[in-house]
Amino acid sequence: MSTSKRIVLSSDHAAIPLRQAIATHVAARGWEVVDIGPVTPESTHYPDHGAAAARRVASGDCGLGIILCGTGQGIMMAANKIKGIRCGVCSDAFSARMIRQHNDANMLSIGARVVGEGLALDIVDAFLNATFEGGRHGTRVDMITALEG
Ligand SMILES: O=C[C@H](O)[C@H](O)[C@H](O)COP(=O)(O)O
Repeated sequence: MSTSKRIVLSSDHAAIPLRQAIATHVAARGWEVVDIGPVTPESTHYPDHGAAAARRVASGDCGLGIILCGTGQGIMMAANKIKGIRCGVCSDAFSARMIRQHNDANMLSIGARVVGEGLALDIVDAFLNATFEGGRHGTRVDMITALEG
């Protein structure tokens, strides 16, 4: 399977059951899931998990990534520190679609203490089913990349 159809999943302790539900859901849709944990519920640190997942995407090992923490915010901030990563937090399907269509996001972040499983799976589907539109949006994404230095 090509790396573009491989997706990395990670979370902190606040989102393990939802991450596992997303893993099952995504695998059923034909994606090769690379779930890098954690598996046990001890308190952990979201920057480690966000960066680890982001490095899988930035290196090209995985085409996309989905990360989760309590709000989705902290782990998103960590992931976006890795060069080449464009990650947005989404609590609705419209935003999840748009971060791919307009922003060419390569990672999605979800807050497990914010959205329930049903909505989270809709958000995931919207993200995975959308494609980048390019054109004027490409110009703007290139401008984001230029800010990385
Ligand atoms: O942005 C941070 C995340 O929401 C974390 O999941 C959260 O801060 C963890 O909180 P706690 O250690 O109280 O479970």
